[in-house]
Amino acid sequence: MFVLVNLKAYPCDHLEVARAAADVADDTGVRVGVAPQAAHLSAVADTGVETWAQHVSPNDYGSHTGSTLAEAAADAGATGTLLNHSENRLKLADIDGSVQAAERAGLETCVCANNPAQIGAAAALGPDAVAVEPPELIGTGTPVSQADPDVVTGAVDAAAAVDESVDVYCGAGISTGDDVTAASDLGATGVLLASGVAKADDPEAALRDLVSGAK
Ligand SMILES: O=C(CO)COP(=O)(O)O
Repeated sequence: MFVLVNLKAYPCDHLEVARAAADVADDTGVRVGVAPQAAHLSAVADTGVETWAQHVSPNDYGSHTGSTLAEAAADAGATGTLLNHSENRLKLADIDGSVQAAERAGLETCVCANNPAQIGAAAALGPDAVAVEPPELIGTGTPVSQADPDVVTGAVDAAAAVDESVDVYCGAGISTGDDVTAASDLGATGVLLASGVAKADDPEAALRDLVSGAK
């Protein structure tokens, strides 16, 4: 299982989380990634943890003020990027463009989506992974694997029907090792989470609990 921690714009200590995630991954052999703010990519990557961007633009080099260029994210040490997160939805053409931009820059891609139908559409764009996250469960602490297991199995089936090589992650409310085990039992090969680590009093303890459920 891949445990990917999205720090969003939470006021957490990104370096504390990054160092903890690097240690937990080293100690356990479980794949753990951290997706910080774009301005923190380089500092997070310097800790040695697998580092993901939260978004990259569909643009190539050029006159695109305010864009997050895929090449710049890769130069800063990112090895992957989320796209189309529920809090940063994109037009279909821009998701496609961002997947291509990320691939051009050598970044792994994970396209987020609300439900199995959108997961099928996202998988058709050829990312490395898709992540199903019901928006109504995000930040609630109620795990999608418990509250809405059908959305996870539906996403696994929808992605497989389009392209069996696309990994399927799930997210929303994931915060414990039991949640990670449940996600794995439903067919997900990774989890995407935020508040369970970013808002934890002890992020390292939260991460150790999470990876204890990884298979
Ligand atoms: O949006 C999410 C991860 O990208 C999920 O957020 P929570 O883990 O806070 O529910």
